Amino acid sequence: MKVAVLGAAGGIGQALSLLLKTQLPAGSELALYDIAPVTPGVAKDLSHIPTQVAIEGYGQDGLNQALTGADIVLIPAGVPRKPGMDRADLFNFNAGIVKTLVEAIAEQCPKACVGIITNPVNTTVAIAAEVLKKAGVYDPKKLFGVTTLDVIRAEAFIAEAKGLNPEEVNINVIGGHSGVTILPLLSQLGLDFSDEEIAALTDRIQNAGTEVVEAKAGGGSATLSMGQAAARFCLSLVKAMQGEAVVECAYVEGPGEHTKFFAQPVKLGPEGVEAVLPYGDVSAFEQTALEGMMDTLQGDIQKGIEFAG
Ligand SMILES: NC(=O)c1ccc[n+]([C@@H]2O[C@H](COP(=O)([O-])OP(=O)(O)OC[C@H]3O[C@@H](n4cnc5c(N)ncnc54)[C@H](O)[C@@H]3O)[C@@H](O)[C@H]2O)c1
Ligand SMILES: O=C(O)C[C@H](O)C(=O)O
Repeated sequence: MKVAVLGAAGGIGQALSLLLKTQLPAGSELALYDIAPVTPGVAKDLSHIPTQVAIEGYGQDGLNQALTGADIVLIPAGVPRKPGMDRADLFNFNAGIVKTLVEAIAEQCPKACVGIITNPVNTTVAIAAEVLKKAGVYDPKKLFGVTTLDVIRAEAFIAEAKGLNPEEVNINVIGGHSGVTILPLLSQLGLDFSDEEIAALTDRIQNAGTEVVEAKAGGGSATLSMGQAAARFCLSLVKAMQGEAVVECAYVEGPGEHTKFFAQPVKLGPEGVEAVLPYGDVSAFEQTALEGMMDTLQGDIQKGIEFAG
């Protein structure tokens, strides 16, 4: 199993690479690529951790080498938000970065599973799909927007509110990855919430990214929790590729019941998406929120299609 991380020297990239170096199965390979000159040094640093995961760092000219033979490619390359910005404000910086990196994936490892972390995820996944389509190698089963951070935040906040063990909370978070497009299905948990609690928890989960951006006060956005979220997603994918049935929520091209790309539970398998699963019953509050997100999500997706089309 070879995993490539593009943007590996950044805040997310370094945390993610550390977790993968220590948690990928023995015999795996980890390829770190970033345009930052420090990248080979990050790989050297991690190589001193005694695990059976081989690690190699690639600078500016090493993208093709990093991608050769990759089974999974994770992309946290790009610019993070500062206070006052929306994720959509990152489009002008990050759309071109994702397009260039996915063009290289289409050439070097067209059969790899690709997890897009770079914001705005609602749009960058659509860009990636168009690029792969143009190259004639698009397989919707292998392209994911990584929305696992919304899931782990929901687990943390619900456990905190209800005095539960966060490791025992499992929740579907559906839609997309920005503001109103993030919808945690709290009604499915069988927990006793008041209407006020539901509204407050939903709002906190939807705006948790902004909570971190403001707390970091210009120093970036979530990196450590995102590293953990991306590692969880990647390790689930690795398990699934090795034959174990695993379900994670992710932003994928599914049956198109709502929008072309939509986050919902996905059964992962050896080829990536094995089945996009129904997200189950929703409450009246959630149904209203679902309907309310559609224009935003649709607009975000269209922007990506037009950019890369
Ligand atoms: N999906 C999510 O839930 C989620 C969560 C947090 C952050 N993000 C997004 O992830 C991205 C990265 O965030 P970060 O905090 O790690 O930022 P960062 O600035 O710490 O790191 C980004 C890295 O990308 C590298 N980079 C830039 N252009 C590149 C290119 N063309 N090829 C390879 N590497 C390149 C930079 O050199 C840098 O090392 C941002 O767009 C952020 O909004 C997404
Ligand atoms: O909020 C951001 O800009 C980063 C990320 O999407 C997050 O949810 O933390």
